[in-house]
Amino acid sequence: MPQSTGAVIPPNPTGLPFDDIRALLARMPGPDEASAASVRAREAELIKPAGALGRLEEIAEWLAAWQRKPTPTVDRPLVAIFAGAHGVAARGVSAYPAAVTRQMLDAFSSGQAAINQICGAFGLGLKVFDLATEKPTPDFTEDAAMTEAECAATMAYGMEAIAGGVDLLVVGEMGIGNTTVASALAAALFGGDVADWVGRGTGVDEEGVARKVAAVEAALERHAGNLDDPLEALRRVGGREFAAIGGAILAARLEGVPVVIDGFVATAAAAVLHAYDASALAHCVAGHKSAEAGHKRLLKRLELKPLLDLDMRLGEGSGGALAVTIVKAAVACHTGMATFAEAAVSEKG
Ligand SMILES: O=C(O)c1ccc[n+]([C@@H]2O[C@H](COP(=O)([O-])O)[C@@H](O)[C@H]2O)c1
Ligand SMILES: Cc1cc2nc[nH]c2cc1C
Repeated sequence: MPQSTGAVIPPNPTGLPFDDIRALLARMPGPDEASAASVRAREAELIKPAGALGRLEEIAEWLAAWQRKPTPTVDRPLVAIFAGAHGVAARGVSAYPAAVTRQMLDAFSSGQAAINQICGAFGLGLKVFDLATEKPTPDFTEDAAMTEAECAATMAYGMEAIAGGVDLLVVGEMGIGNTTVASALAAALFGGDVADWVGRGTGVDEEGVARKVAAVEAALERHAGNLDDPLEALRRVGGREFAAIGGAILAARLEGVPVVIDGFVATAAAAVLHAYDASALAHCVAGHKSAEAGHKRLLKRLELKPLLDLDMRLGEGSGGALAVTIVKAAVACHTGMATFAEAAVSEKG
């Protein structure tokens, strides 16, 4: 274990802002069973062997259940990229300089990034949320990343992602150093060996991995005894994009918007809600399995089965955005296929 020089930071005395978040978490609706049943009934009539569309059938049913309507749609899909800056990036935990985060925000604005191409190719909306990237959060090995007020306010800002009639939300992120933050959160929430939650991120070498492990261990030590509450873990060893993603997923649940989660980082943010309430991610699907070590473990822990596995490790919502194509295909088949009766195709003998 690395040596920590300072004392354990005491709990935040300002109790109020998280109470508002907790109140929302306490009133998360369940799925609309009638809409799900309606999809199941129609699936049974469509011209295909029963169950032959596999997960596409499950997706159509899941979408209807959480959109709370019998005929699901993917007419207004949106990719939300939440960008944060992290004090821990100064510890040599990324293969790229911290300045890349703001440079990539410019690239997103001018349509130069991978996510712009994917959104353009498949007609997905894209919104980028700059979460005060000019002011990195404190290095979490030394201090809490956020105050309670800041963390709650950032969650509230993330809720904006579903404004304007979105019917499917992809949560993605950008933030140099944030795979270290994701590993710290995962280790705080689920325990286990720190090394099992740490991977190469943007491509660090063995020494980089060792620095990441050391940073996570130092953070866990610094905040020891104060990580049992998932929201406390989020504000101490998380970061702004993690808080905003949590808020976006929660708002989506409340407003009937299903969610596609992108890679390791976005999944670690989602894990905070899951640790708070194991049913909190029922309206979410994992878009893909990232090549980042730890993502597979995290997905398993959250009982999420990724739609794609393309060895991607980019972030910026890219794997989630690609998975929307599968969801769109599920809806197209469900709504556009003929029934056995309509097409005069013989049913099972
Ligand atoms: O989410 C993932 O699966 C993922 C895996 C590797 C890298 N990333 C992206 O790369 C950045 C973080 O990597 P790093 O090495 O700076 O911690 C951040 O901008 C993420 O979007 C994302
Ligand atoms: C160039 C670059 C682009 C990214 N997009 C998401 N994370 C990223 C990290 C880097 C380094």
